[in-house]
Amino acid sequence: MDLFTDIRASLYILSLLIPVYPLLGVTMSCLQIFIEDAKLLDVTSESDVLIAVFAPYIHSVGFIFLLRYLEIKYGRAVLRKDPIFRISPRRESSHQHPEELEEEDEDVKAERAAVRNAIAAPSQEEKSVIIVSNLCKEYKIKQAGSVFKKKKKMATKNVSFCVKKGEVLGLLGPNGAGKSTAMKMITGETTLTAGQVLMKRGDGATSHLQDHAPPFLGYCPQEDPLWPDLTVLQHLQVYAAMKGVSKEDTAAAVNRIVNALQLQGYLKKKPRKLSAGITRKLCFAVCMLGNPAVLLLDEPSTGMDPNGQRCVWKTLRAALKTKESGAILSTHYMEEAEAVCDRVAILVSGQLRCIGSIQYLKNKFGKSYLLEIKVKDPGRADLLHAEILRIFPSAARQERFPSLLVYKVPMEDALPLSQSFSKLEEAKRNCNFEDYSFSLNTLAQVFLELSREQEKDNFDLTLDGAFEWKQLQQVDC
Ligand SMILES: Nc1ncnc2c1ncn2[C@@H]1O[C@H](COP(=O)(O)OP(=O)(O)OP(=O)(O)O)[C@@H](O)[C@H]1O
Repeated sequence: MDLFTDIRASLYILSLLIPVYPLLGVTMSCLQIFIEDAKLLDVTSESDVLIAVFAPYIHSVGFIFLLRYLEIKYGRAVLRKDPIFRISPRRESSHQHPEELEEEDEDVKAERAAVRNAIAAPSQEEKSVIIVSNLCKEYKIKQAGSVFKKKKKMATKNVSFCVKKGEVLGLLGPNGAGKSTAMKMITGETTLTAGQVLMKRGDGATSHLQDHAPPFLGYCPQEDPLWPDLTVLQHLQVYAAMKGVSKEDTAAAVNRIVNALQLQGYLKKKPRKLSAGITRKLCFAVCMLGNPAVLLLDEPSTGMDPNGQRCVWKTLRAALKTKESGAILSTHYMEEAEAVCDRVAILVSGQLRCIGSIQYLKNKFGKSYLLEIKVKDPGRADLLHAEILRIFPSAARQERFPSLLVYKVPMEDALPLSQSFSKLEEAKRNCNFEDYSFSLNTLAQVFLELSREQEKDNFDLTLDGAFEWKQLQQVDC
């Protein structure tokens, strides 16, 4: 009995600290009041029940003061709007009207301003087929070394751009830069964490993303959206029907795209019998059916041979001739970007790093020449390296493969060009290398340069303990 009384006393003391105890206390006390041998146990009284009932009120006052004290001490904002339930405003809403990021390039800022104008002034909006404003996507990913802890990752950060009628906007960026995520948000396949997407419908009206499955949209996703049991021809017929092509027009529409992409020999085949390149051609073909006003192409020509790629480029450019539609093309092929795109946007670590015409980007980042040397005898590469440094003292080695050396040569080091070429010819004779090219910065160089920023970001994350990643060895002279 003594032991029981001691436990009860301890529980009472605990009840001052544990908010769930009063409920338990009331139950126990009621039990003890109403059971027959309550007197025998001699452990409860009505006053105990009263204390148990009022304890929550005492708790709430105590805890409110404690919470206030902790908020003041640790600097968290005191929630004035909701002091009782203390539900924070949704975190996403902080992205709804994000500020410009501090270190954005001029062209990115200008594009952001153009997007703001296009949304604010309907006459400007008319000229665009796609307007993407402050697109944000946040994923929660498992933190390394913890089963429960999740880490937030921004796949796209405040990305804004617009695509004008008749324009192909190239979306470039290293793997994981956020291109597919951006595409998926534009189509509505992935929900937006924040931002806004407006698209021009075929009938001239502007549609919000919420109006899903629009026939005015031609989307070629990275993963092939094909049925294993339908033939190529059946795919084209089904998609034509889905895109609203009338029965009478279907044959002509299918014929046109089949001829343009040289798919005649594959019409009766099922996807599993097709090569990767032909499968991608079919995906591109179904996306082009029905003359969509908005084209979203996520690496459409991956795996195609050069002839197939050219067919895709020609078909795409022909579709935009009327200047009523526009396209976003995500690609890893610089040649494709140069051949098809009117402007290029480069994403790095989810952020729009630069946007403009290819020539603009080359001029912007092209403060140097690119020297590529094909080496005959890899054993003499060090000798050759010393010779290159003698000719161009500020040259920086970018990449080193057994038979290829790549250098970035600052412009001032290489002028006049006539002298540079004669020195290179002399080095070619002395060091016996096979061939060389000396050119202005290419789009590939611009791309590689910007990709290094993402490698650095990933490296920083590794230091943070989040990712396993090995930094590529960067060789500088
Ligand atoms: N469902 C998901 N859950 C968590 N993280 C994701 C998810 N989808 C994408 N990510 C992350 O978002 C980032 C952007 O991925 P995304 O696929 O958009 O890149 P990408 O530029 O299209 O790459 P690639 O060129 O390889 O196609 C990556 O770091 C990726 O790991």
